[in-house]
Amino acid sequence: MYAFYSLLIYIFYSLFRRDGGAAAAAEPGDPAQRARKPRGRRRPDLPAPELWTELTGLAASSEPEDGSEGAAEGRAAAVSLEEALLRLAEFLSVQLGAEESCGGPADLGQSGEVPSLLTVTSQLLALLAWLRSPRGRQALLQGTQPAPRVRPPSPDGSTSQEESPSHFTAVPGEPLGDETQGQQPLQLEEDQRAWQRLEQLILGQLEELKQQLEQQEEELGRLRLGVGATDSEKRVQHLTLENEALKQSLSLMRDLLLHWGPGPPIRAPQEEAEALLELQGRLQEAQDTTEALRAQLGVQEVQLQGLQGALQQLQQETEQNCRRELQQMHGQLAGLRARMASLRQGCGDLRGLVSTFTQSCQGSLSEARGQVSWALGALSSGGPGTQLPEGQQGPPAGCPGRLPELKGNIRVLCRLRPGTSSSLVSVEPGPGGTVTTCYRGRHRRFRLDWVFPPDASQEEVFRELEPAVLSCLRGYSVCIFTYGQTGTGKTYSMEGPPEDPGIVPRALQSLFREMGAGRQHRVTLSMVEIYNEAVRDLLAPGPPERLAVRQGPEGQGGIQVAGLTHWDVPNLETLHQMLKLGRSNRATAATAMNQRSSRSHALVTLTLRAASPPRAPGTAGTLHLVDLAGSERARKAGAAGPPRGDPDGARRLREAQTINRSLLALGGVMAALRAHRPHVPFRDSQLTRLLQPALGPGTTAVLLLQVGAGAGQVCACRSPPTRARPPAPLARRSPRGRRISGRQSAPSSSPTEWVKWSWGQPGAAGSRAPPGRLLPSAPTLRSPGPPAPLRRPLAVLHAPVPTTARARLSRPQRACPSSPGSRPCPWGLRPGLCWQRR
Ligand SMILES: Nc1ncnc2c1ncn2[C@@H]1O[C@H](COP(=O)(O)OP(=O)(O)OP(=O)(O)O)[C@@H](O)[C@H]1O
Repeated sequence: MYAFYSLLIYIFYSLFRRDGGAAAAAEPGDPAQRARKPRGRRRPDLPAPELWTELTGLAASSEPEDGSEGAAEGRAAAVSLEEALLRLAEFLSVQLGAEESCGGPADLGQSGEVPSLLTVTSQLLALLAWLRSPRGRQALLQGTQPAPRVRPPSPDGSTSQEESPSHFTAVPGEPLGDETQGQQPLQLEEDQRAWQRLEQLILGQLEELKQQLEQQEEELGRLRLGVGATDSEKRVQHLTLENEALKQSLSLMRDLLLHWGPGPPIRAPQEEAEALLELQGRLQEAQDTTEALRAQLGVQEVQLQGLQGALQQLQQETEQNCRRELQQMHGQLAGLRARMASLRQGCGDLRGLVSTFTQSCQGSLSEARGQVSWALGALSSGGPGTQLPEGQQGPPAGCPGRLPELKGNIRVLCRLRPGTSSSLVSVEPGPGGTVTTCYRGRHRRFRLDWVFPPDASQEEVFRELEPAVLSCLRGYSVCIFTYGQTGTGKTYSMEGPPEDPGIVPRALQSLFREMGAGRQHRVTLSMVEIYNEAVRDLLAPGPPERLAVRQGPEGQGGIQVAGLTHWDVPNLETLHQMLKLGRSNRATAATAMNQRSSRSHALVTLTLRAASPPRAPGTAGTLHLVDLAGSERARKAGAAGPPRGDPDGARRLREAQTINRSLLALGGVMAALRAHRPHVPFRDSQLTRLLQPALGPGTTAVLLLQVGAGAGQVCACRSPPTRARPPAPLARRSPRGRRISGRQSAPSSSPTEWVKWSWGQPGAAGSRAPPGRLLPSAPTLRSPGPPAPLRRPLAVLHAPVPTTARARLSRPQRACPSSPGSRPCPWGLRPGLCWQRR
């Protein structure tokens, strides 16, 4: 723009002074030529040199010959005119050359010059129109200074306009000198032709510029469409520049109009007014576009603010989520650390237990060695009356002390029920006897601590157990329990009929006899049953309730049964009365295998606490007498496949499953004890949990295996086994029995196999009920009437009489439809339940 303005101003200045062209022509090769040479991009057809030549020629032709002042001014003006024309040529060539060479959209900075080109074009057109006008030609020919300020007024007040006519003689109608009158037409004609050529050149160039401007307009429109909303700011900037250019052009036009003095010609003002109107229209259009773009920009700014708000909200949510997850992770980490600390503590406890267990084993081992040496010394001395040195005193008379322990902590005895067929089971009775079984055609022989033949009496059985029973008086813990299939005589061996009492009555009698009249021990009795994995107190004063079995506090040892009553027993008679009462409360029922089948495990616990602690390891001995429920197959027990809707059959089935499960758990415990595994699964059943104190270290367990054989369970193989199969199952059940383990040659069998073997034994029910025949589920009573109420035990113990017993006995009798002959139920139980409790 500067070039254009400089050009215009100086063109007018030069033309009207008529001195710049001559000076410029005097130095044609200088700065313009030098400046034009390096412009390689200048188009060859650019009319700038020609225009220069024409302009300089025109100026030279009209330059006055005389006037040193004018020459000086011409030299000074020639430089400015040359620079102006050069900048104009460069401007046009650069703009046009760049657009042509690139062929693509120019950047916005360059496109911002397009309005300047248009302005240049319009102004050049206006200049040409003025030059072609008579006034312009007259001004050119006369060389009149258009603006008084170009030449300041003279000191006498005359204007330059008054003086100017004397400088030029080209005003038509004025008289000329003689010498110049002949040359004036020729000069005018030459000037006219030069101007015509100049006009043609300029018009051609302007036409070309017009076309290029139109192309730029199209390109600009395309760019405006292509830029889109995202470049709105740039477009606004572009339009602002365009507006500024138009404003400058407009102000320049106004200045020119004012500058060109009085009374513009009729035609030029109209054109200028049209151009002005056009420019104003374009300006208005640009302003409208600017406003529209600003409105659009405002909308976009609003959208941008919304997006920024959403982004900020999203960032906040993400931050909150991260913090929440971080807190959760911290919580989990803290939990893991706490768990790790707990595990470390548990690991430390386990290490302590292992250490304690090791020390205990070592102590037991040393104690066993001492007892072995004592026993050997006693045997070699020739009798119990031999006096031993102090500190090696043996057990008192009738108390064999640790002899049972020497025989093994877990001893397995076997008793065959009468009626056992020799064709089914072969037996080698006596100590270290064997029992050969046949199950599904497979023979197995088991070697046991003692095998009682079918004709063995109750006295013989108890005689073998008596040392273990009496060791309780020295503070040892002894557990005697019977195991076997239902109906094989477990209850018979434990309880026995009154005329031939079993182990329990004999043990109690032996204990009380041993204690003597002095009663140096305090006897405490408790009795529980485990029915369907529910522990119930058989001697509870109130109604039997399910008791909770839990681990006792550390240091107080063992298992604790919450709410279990412990009765002090003053004498044997009271003890028998209480046992009778407890047995009467035990759950029994009739099955296909046993008319009076025990449906629960009964545990009788006697605690013998010495008044003055002897030299025994413990201060209190414990005797556990356990009558296990019989293992049975549901099918054989009549519990499998009960008719639909038969509650008794379903109950039998559930009882059988629970019994078998608990017996299986007992087998697992025994196997773990035998294998000295670090973990013994005492918690697998309530039975093993209750027996845990009786099976732990330092205890003696005696297992009386009851075996029966009936005709209903015929073994396919009747011939005796040619090769003795090792008695694995039972041998496994005597894990710490030295005698048994020393002779064990049977392949190992799992506890499950042991139970299977027991199931496969010939049952005793065949003698009372045909095999496979389901007995009616009518309730059967073990005793003909209600048990006699306790006479004295509670009164002797200064304890309240159990209300349950009295309440049970005083219940009104109701008719029991299941009873034979619809007799009234003697216990007042509701129909269908009178069989469950006696
Ligand atoms: N050695 C034996 N001498 C005489 N009779 C016996 C002998 N063993 C068992 N009996 C008789 O066998 C029947 C069943 O005995 P018992 O009730 O003791 O079996 P059980 O194994 O306790 O059965 P359950 O597990 O179902 O309670 C009883 O009538 C009992 O008198």
